Amino acid sequence: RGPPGFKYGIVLDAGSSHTAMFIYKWPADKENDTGVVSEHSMCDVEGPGISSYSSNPPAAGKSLEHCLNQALRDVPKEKHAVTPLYLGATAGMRLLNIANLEASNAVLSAVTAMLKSYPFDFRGAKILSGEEEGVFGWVTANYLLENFIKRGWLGEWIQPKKKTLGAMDFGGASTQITFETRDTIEDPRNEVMLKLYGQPYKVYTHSFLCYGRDQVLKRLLSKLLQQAENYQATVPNPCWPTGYRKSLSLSSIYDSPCTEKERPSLPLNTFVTMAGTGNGSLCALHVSKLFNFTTCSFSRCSFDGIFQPEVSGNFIAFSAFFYTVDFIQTVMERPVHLPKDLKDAAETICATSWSELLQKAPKLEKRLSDYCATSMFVYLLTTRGYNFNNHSFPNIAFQKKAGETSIGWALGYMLNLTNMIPAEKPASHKSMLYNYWVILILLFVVTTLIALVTAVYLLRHSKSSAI
Ligand SMILES: Nc1ccn([C@@H]2O[C@H](COP(=O)(O)OP(=O)(O)O)[C@@H](O)[C@H]2O)c(=O)n1
Ligand SMILES: [Ca+2]
Repeated sequence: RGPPGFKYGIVLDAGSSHTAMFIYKWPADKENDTGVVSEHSMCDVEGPGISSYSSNPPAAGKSLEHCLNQALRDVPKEKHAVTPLYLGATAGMRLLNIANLEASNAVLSAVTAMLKSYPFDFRGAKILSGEEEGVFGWVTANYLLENFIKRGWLGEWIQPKKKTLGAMDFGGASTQITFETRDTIEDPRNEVMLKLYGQPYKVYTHSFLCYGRDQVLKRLLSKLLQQAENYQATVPNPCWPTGYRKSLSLSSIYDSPCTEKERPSLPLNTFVTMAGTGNGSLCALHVSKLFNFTTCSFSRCSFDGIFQPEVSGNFIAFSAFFYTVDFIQTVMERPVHLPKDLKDAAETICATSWSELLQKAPKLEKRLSDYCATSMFVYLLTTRGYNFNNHSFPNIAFQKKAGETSIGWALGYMLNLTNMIPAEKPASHKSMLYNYWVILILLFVVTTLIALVTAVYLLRHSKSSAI
């Protein structure tokens, strides 16, 4: 028999804005270790997220073909049949499920049919709950950083004294915050008790639907339109840079359950023109209207009446949190340490004209006009929403990867469904044996050394006494 080799697993992350396929790999003989699963390869699906195919579901299935064909090449042929394949859809499909249940089922059936036609071990396509999305992101980050359990150098299991890392995910249609806490979780809907490797964890999690980047932008446009009296005239947008103007159809703003209650009584094929005025403080005012900071029936809340204990420990902020802060750091060349840095950077972006922004980052044209609003939103969400302050804000690492592996819910989802994270501490028979061998060898070496030293000493002693 040859060496045990590798095992593989595939997860399709069907996000609201796009689908990504991740292929994971791990040594077959180390299933229950931590940090051993890594990203073997990935693939970005061309086109929008699967929820955008509501009027043509088969096309959602078709869109996955290119990446699935890549998976056929990336996973060794003899492993295809034993490679689990999952598809998890997030807030885009959660919204479609609310807006049009039939369309959402049709899209899920179409992707299921496509995935079934491949030789992998297909184990289902489903919509994750916001809670699952938050918790699996937290599991991924802490698994990769080996915060749950670790093998010592003798092969024994060590429960690290390290604290776990909180996780913040900013998607296109929802945003999640998840962290371990010792405080009472006043709303049971936000509490998840986990037992991983024999260790219990009390985790707080909440997913805010309609607080993902793209839905926030739609909600903001809707708020600005509410202000405007006349749709025929150009509507000012303080969150867009000066020199930027665009004509928008009402349908592009009001096609979502996140804005439908604010829908004006005009036909959805009406077009309005908006022009940027690049006014940071006015933009902040409008963005802050997207949150409800006043009502709370618990001892404390983040916003919208949602309970949240005080944030504690270090955090990792990935997906659009990372993209936003990365833009501030690399394009605007500004550091982000304190909340004030983020606020100042957002204001600077808002005050930068369209031509100047284009000059700085021509490749990012598609999203360039939205960084002012997005940065302002991230500032308000983290400070007034989640209540990070000067002391706790620097504990947030804005990062999209740990080593070579992307941070997101996908890995944690697969680890859970393949039972790779046991509830109990794994038995360490093999490693104990290994342990004893090391001790025995050490004893042998030490005894030999002592014997040698004594022999040399005695020899010298007898020589010197002979003279
Ligand atoms: N380079 C990039 C890539 C994605 N993004 C945004 O990141 C978000 C990713 O959301 P997603 O597709 O995972 O959506 P969810 O289903 O997780 O809510 C979208 O708003 C993208 O536009 C970005 O800001 N910069
Ligand atoms: Ca996502």
